[in-house]
Amino acid sequence: MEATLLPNPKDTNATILLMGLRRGGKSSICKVVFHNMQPLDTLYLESTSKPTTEQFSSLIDLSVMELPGQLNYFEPNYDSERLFSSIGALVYVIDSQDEYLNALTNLSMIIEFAYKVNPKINIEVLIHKIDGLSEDYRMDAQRDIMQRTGDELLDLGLEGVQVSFYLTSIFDHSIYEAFSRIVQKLIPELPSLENMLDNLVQHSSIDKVFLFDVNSKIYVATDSSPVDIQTYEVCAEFIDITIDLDDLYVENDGNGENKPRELRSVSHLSSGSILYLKQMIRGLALVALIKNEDSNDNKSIQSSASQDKTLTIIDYNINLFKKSLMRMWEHSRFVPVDGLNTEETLSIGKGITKNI
Ligand SMILES: Nc1nc2c(ncn2[C@@H]2O[C@H](COP(=O)(O)OP(=O)(O)OP(=O)(O)O)[C@@H](O)[C@H]2O)c(=O)[nH]1
Repeated sequence: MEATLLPNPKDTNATILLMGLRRGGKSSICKVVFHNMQPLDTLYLESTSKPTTEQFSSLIDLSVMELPGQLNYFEPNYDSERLFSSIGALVYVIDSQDEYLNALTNLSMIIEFAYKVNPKINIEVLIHKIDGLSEDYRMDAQRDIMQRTGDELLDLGLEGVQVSFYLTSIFDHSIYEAFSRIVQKLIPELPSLENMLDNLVQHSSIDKVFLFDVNSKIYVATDSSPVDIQTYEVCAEFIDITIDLDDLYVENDGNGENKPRELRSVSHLSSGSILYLKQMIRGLALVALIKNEDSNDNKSIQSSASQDKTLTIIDYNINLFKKSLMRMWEHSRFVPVDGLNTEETLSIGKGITKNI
């Protein structure tokens, strides 16, 4: 029997494989993150019966491949070995509102197989649908899932495998935060990008800066200061506002044709801080929150003069950043990231790490 039923991930693409039991939320995640579907509309999604692939072109070309929970990939007619050997990340979705012991057994079996075929694979677990759980119960569920996964992997002799856990829901920004971290691990240029963003922050009175993929609102890089979810939300929403306003004021060259132009937007918040957006390359936008240096100063003329000066410096520095990004992109070629998974740890999303 020919074993070709699974899609073949393109060699040049970083592929994320989305797996999990039925009704866990895989299709909903894809629809919300990559197709801007409203979370409530996912209630009516039908169960997926065939593997599906989303192409997602950003700084790197990504494929997100969803494998329906109802199929058994370890039957001989699925060429799972070829599939697992070529993917960058395995994302396993666990429904935290449901009984999850079967999911954990399934997860361990998949990790065992995936790790054997591809020891460089990043293994990411989404403890999903946490919107229905109280704060305490979320923490308990996370602790329990991590503990049980760790125990199962130890039993299988896989103590060297690193697994990252994220608490997620499609009803808030946690799913974007998780996907951002997952995608970032697949970008070989990430350390250089972060360095460049740190440099920008240091020289431009910027509080926080994100390099966003405009369509999905995944951030492919940020500076090294911690991500505060409210800042992320404000910056992500600023992209939508900017695009909506830009659609209203599209320039017309007189022949009825729209001129392509570089998007730049600045918004002064009531706190005195400034939101700044500038279009970059390959569907990316840089969004920065600029701190208010004159917060105690009532002299608005002086304040606006100093803000103008700050913006001039920021414009200059961000143009330099964009040029560096273009150069980096011209010289880069996607190469799968070398395995990060050498420590005996379970690292939880948001930077907590637990030894097993
Ligand atoms: N409360 C809550 N419900 C969710 C969330 N994500 C998905 N759901 C719901 O979970 C149900 C199943 O979602 P699907 O996306 O179809 O699940 P799936 O994993 O693709 O299922 P299969 O196609 O059968 O493999 C839907 O009714 C979604 O609305 C979430 O974050 N919170």
